[in-house]
Amino acid sequence: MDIFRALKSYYWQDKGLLLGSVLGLAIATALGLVYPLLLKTLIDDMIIPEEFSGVLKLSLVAVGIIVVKAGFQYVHGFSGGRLGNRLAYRLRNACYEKLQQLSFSYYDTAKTGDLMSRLTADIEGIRMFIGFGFAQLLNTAFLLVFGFSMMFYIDWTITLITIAIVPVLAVIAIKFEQNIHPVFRAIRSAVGRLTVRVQENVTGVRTVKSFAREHFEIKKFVKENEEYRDNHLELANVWAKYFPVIELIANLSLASLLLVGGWRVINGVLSLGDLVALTGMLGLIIAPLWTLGFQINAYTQSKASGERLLELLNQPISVKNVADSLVLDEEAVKGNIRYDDVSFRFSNRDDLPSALLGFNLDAPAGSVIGFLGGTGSGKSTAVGLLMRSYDVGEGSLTLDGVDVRHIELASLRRQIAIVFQESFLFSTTIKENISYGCPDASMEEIVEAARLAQADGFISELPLGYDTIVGERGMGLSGGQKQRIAIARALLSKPKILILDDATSALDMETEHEIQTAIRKVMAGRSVFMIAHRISTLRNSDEIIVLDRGHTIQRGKHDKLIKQPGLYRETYRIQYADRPEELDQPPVRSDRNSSAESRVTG
Ligand SMILES: Nc1ncnc2c1ncn2[C@@H]1O[C@H](COP(=O)(O)OP(=O)(O)OP(=O)(O)O)[C@@H](O)[C@H]1O
Repeated sequence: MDIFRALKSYYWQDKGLLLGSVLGLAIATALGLVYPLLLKTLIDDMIIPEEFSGVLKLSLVAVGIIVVKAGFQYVHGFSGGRLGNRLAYRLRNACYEKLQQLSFSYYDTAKTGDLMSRLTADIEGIRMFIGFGFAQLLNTAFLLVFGFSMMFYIDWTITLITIAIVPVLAVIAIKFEQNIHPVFRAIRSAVGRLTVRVQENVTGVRTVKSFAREHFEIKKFVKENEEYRDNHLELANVWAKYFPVIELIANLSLASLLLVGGWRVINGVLSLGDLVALTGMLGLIIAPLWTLGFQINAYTQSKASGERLLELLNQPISVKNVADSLVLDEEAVKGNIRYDDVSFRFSNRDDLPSALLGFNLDAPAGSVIGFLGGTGSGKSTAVGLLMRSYDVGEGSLTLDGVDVRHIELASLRRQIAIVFQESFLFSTTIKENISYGCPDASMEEIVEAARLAQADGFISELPLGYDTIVGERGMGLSGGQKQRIAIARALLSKPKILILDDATSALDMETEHEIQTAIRKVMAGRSVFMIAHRISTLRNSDEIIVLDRGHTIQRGKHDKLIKQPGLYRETYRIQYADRPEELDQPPVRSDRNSSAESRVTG
């Protein structure tokens, strides 16, 4: 019940509906118990003494009860339906909101398919139980109390004999619940894994096909599917074991009633009408007991779903606003960035050394900072810390002298635009993709941004131009086209700081050069952080930082670095093999003699 208590805030505001659902069903059930009493009256007071004058009145009472019962059943259905749907609506919104708040670190390990199944199947499980299952479970309890009280009133001896089944059934029901809960939990996780498998396969279909790994993928899927099937077989086993036992015990009590009741009628201790009424009532009590297994099922299933939802909802947020965090005044932000002895290690990778070590940088507003280094050398980590993808471990990182951890997240990120190497596009129009960060931008502004990003040309050639809907994640566009749309999106927001994380890698040199020129114009007086593997992209930077395994191994301007032995000069030598003139000047020894001289970036 702890799970449902923890979820209380999502349904308790509709306690009126919860009450309507529970009471509606309870009253309808109580009215159902009146039928056997009417039958008793018919037999004992009308048929046996041959007093037929009251039959019409009795039928009218029966009709009246049917109508009122139908009314209460409607109240149960209406309230339960509304309650369940409102709860599901709130839970879906809360989970989605939580997904927006969770930090980058959560998504480093989260699986999309698993999250999808939490937001769909798990919420559905809770909806059904809180809306209907809970009332039905309570109803079974009501039925036991009302039903046995009435039976007790008619003949307490018989009732005591038949009531003996209840504790036996309760013990079996509890055992059943204990056995079936882990199976349901396994089923929920198996559904999550299956969804992940399908989602990853569809997302990575090009890679799968290009490596002709369809059979391998099918094999992987079949394995997950087998697990899912086995979980269901296990479920069927548990069911098969318990269901007949529950039914047998329930029927034994009916048989004992017939035996003892029949004996008492023959001996004239009990009237025939009473026996019929008792049999009818026991039948009404036993019916939901037969479905007790289903009800417990719904309960355990939704408990497992609730656990999964709470796990998501209670997930700690690693990067969040501190109390009294500073909301930046956008007009006043200058864009001076300073890293002081910053070190950072990914918390989910304790096996790895720090991704960044003792990193220092003083970038006054308007500077263009270039980053070069082999894969995994810490370039993305260094720039990511600026927008608080993760919070710095040691040292400090300030924007205009304020530690970024003290700046309100949203207002910090509004100053920064980042373009990743993998440009993500939403499956909507190109126009909406470009204006994603500035939904109020005019069409002129959108076209201007696209022009600066050298994207206007190819967009205009598309039959629907800016209204072209791009496929999921930009399918249907080339890598370079996607990058240009992503650059346009970043430029449109006129950020104080622009981060290009290998964002022009898919462009030809000429297009890249034109974009660079445009960026310099647009970003005049604002800072640009540029990660690249091409010297041509970096050479005009105010400062170039060369990283190797988290350490800064070289720094300076192009003209200086080109003369030092080291990774930068080596990279230049390879990329400009046909133009060695700049290298002809005698090398200047750097104070950190690079061991990475022979290591070349990708
Ligand atoms: N989200 C993450 N979780 C755990 N470790 C990570 C994560 N991102 C990067 N790393 C690790 O941190 C180190 C630095 O990675 P980073 O992405 O900063 O390198 P990079 O220089 O940008 O590489 P590339 O040029 O390949 O993009 C690497 O060892 C990498 O494996």
